Amino acid sequence: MHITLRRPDDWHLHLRDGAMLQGIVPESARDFARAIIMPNLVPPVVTGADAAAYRDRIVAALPPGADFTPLMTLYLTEGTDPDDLAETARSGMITAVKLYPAGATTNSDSGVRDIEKVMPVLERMAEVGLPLCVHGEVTDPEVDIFDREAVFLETVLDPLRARLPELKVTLEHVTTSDGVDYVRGADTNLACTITTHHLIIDRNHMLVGGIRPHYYCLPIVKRAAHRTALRQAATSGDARFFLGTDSAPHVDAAKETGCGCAGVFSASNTMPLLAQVFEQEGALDQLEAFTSLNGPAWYGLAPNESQIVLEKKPGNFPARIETGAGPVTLFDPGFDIEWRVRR
Ligand SMILES: NC(=O)N[C@@H](CC(=O)O)C(=O)O
Ligand SMILES: [Zn+2]
Ligand SMILES: [Zn+2]
Repeated sequence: MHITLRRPDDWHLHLRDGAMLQGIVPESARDFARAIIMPNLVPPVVTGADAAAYRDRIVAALPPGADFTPLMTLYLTEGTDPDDLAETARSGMITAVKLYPAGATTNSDSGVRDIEKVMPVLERMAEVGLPLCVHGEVTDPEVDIFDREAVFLETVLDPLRARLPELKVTLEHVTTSDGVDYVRGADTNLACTITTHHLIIDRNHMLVGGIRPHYYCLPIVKRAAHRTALRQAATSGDARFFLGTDSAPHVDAAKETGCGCAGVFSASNTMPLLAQVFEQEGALDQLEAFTSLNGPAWYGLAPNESQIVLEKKPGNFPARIETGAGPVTLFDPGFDIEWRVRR
């Protein structure tokens, strides 16, 4: 059995920088044609010049003959200037701007503490039609880590959208039924990405029988009922749901330690895993919409012309890949992978 799809895109990806970049870029370029590149480097990608330089480093790390276009983003800070941003958007250098609530996740210290301070920027973005990608979790220490997405929707995102309905918002890596319901309930200007791993694991996989640091990511994996809601959304064909792997490599030494980093590295095996998930859901016919059609439509881009073939044959992936920064463990779904991409 095999299925043919338009070549997929990844609408939320971390490629890192420096010694790691070279090892990581080919893992996405193999299957994906384009990806929205997250700007949470240290220091973050905040100006058009930063984005241009980072894009050049990514392109330089591509294997010969690779066909992969990085779609750049800027990291929104309380110091971002609306005019500079509008100018960068006009130049075509960026596809979106990323909002990290300060302290919410990996390398988010330069993020936004007070949304009021960035309202002029958001208003300008709404005017020029530049989408805002959002890490949707509150950082209030009083709020339980499993509730941070739901509380964000109610206390931050909903008020923001009520105030600025013209702003186009991508809710990134949605992990709860609350998030799915919120997106379904919006008439316009809201869509969301879903990761591969949140369709496969729940918090039991992370915590029962021993703590598995390679399943630790943010937003944290939730109870099984939320995973079910995510699977329904991803396989529904609803154009507001599409793939953003949030593939977020950290070297093993930074994961397997007393205080491990958040992030799951899934770029290499995402497409075979998604074929398996969609097959389990009886929805292989919806896979192309999720990976290759809904995302471009949302971002106003044409779908890719080229195709990939997924065949139902056991796939083989290494447990980890080597990078210049050290080994990085690949997402292990906990079952045998039954599909592979035809090369
Ligand atoms: N998802 C994660 O767990 N980590 C991401 C940051 C993010 O997307 O929140 C990272 O950069 O490592
Ligand atoms: Zn995030
Ligand atoms: Zn991310």
